[in-house]
Amino acid sequence: MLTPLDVLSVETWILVISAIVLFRFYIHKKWQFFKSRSIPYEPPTLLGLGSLVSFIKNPDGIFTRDLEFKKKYGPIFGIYSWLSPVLIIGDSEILKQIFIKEFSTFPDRQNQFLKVNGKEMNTSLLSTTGDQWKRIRSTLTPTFSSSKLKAMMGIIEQCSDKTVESLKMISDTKGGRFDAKETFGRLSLDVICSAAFSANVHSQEGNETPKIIQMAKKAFSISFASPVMLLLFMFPWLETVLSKFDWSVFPRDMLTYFSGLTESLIEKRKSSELKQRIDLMQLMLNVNVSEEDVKNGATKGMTLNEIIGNSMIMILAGYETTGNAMLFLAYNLATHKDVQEKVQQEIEETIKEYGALTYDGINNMKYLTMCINESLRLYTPVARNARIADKDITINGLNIPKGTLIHVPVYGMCHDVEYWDEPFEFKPERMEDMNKIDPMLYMPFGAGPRNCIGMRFALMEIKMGFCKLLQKFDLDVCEDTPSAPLKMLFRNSIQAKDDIFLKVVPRCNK
Ligand code: HEM
Repeated sequence: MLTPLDVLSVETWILVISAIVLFRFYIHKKWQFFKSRSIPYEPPTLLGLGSLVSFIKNPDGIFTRDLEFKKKYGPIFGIYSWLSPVLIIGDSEILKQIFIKEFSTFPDRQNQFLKVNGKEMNTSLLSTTGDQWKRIRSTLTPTFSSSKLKAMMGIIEQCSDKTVESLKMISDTKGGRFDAKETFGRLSLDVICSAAFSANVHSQEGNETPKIIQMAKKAFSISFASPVMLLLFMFPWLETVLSKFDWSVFPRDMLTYFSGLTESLIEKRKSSELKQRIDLMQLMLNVNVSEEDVKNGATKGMTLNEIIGNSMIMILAGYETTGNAMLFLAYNLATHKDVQEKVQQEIEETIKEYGALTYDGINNMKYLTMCINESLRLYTPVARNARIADKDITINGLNIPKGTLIHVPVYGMCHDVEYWDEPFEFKPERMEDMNKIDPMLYMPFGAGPRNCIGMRFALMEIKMGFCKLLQKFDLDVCEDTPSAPLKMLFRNSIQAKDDIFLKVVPRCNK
């Protein structure tokens, strides 16, 4: 019979056992982070690789897990992503410090997955940190000022008119039943491309799904459940290695398509009369600086690669989140007819008061705003937000060392019965007085200086879209519309699991 000593020598066995003991000791030490700070935590296990495996295996579990954890551990607790601690904070006072007062200590969202988005998108606002982020953010911020948004109103109105036209055709020929995910996705892409880049991408034309929509969908279908993702979560340094080969979590054909599209938009712009347009693309081109200028410390302006990367992120961020927000609002209104009627009444009163759908009129629509806010709470487009500590800090007695990753359970906080009565019900009335809503417990667009740069653009687009739609149609459910609450998927945004078909009924038929 074979004995252990026949396989390896005594010295080798001593070495192997010592290595295992040392490794176990190292892990044990790493997993003392929360215990040593008396912070409750989900006990990590070796084969669960901390708490990572359950997340990778079932990302959709995030919707229930954050609520269960809060019940078990309270608003501040920890989990381990393999050896790295992730501090989950749902405490309003501490979040206020992190997002606003101590922003200089928490300027970035995370330190992982920043360099594996393809060489162009690695330079986008979502991925950049430090001085590069500051320079790009301050360059892009003026694009979303009130005067610029006002100037974009007409374009957004035209795109919304196209949606109404295509719904009218569906109503005339197909009984009004339409795929709401597809319709609002096409609208949001048309709006962002037309308003920000003066580009007609034909996303609302034809029955076939246009290539641009197919490609945009690819960007949001990436799954966390892959071996490479697991390795990246476990060994963050791998990112630097993979980025050397320009490896990306996004499909290569999607990156090539969008970088080609933005490059061609830039080329067209350089040689055409569109130079007069004051849109996002022109603002970026007006402040185009060289790599050399950046190396020499330029504090404003963007390089050509940054212009391409940020154009891509605006198109993608504008498409998915806003399209989904409109889809869920349409669903909520179709399933709450009394609320829908009140919105329609408000639209009529606004048009009477302002003479048309003006920027000020739309912004002053209180009830529609309440419905949007409530819909964003119920189907929170970004389920978790994050910040990372840039230096050691203690907030309200909570010691947070440099490098600690903080996660904010945005979806969990929006569905916590401690803060919301019947949290899974659609009740716009609870959003009547936003001064009574804690902005840290309800942050669909994030908070502080690094919040969503496109927030006001998105809200204007949703309002205009629904004003146009509800002027002409009632929204209704069809036989196969799923019942509430909708089942959700957690990818790199939240998405409805099932197709959502709704029905438009022309209002003149009433
Ligand atoms: C309903 C629609 C939208 C929702 C719910 C949403 C939500 C968010 C959230 C939660 C963040 C993170 C903020 C933080 O860390 O505090 C974010 C960031 C961002 N969003 Fe949006 N967003 C929407 C629409 C848009 C649109 C239309 C655009 C582009 C025109 C856009 C562009 C961005 C960009 C570039 C960032 C990164 C900002 C930075 O790091 O400086 N978003 N968004």
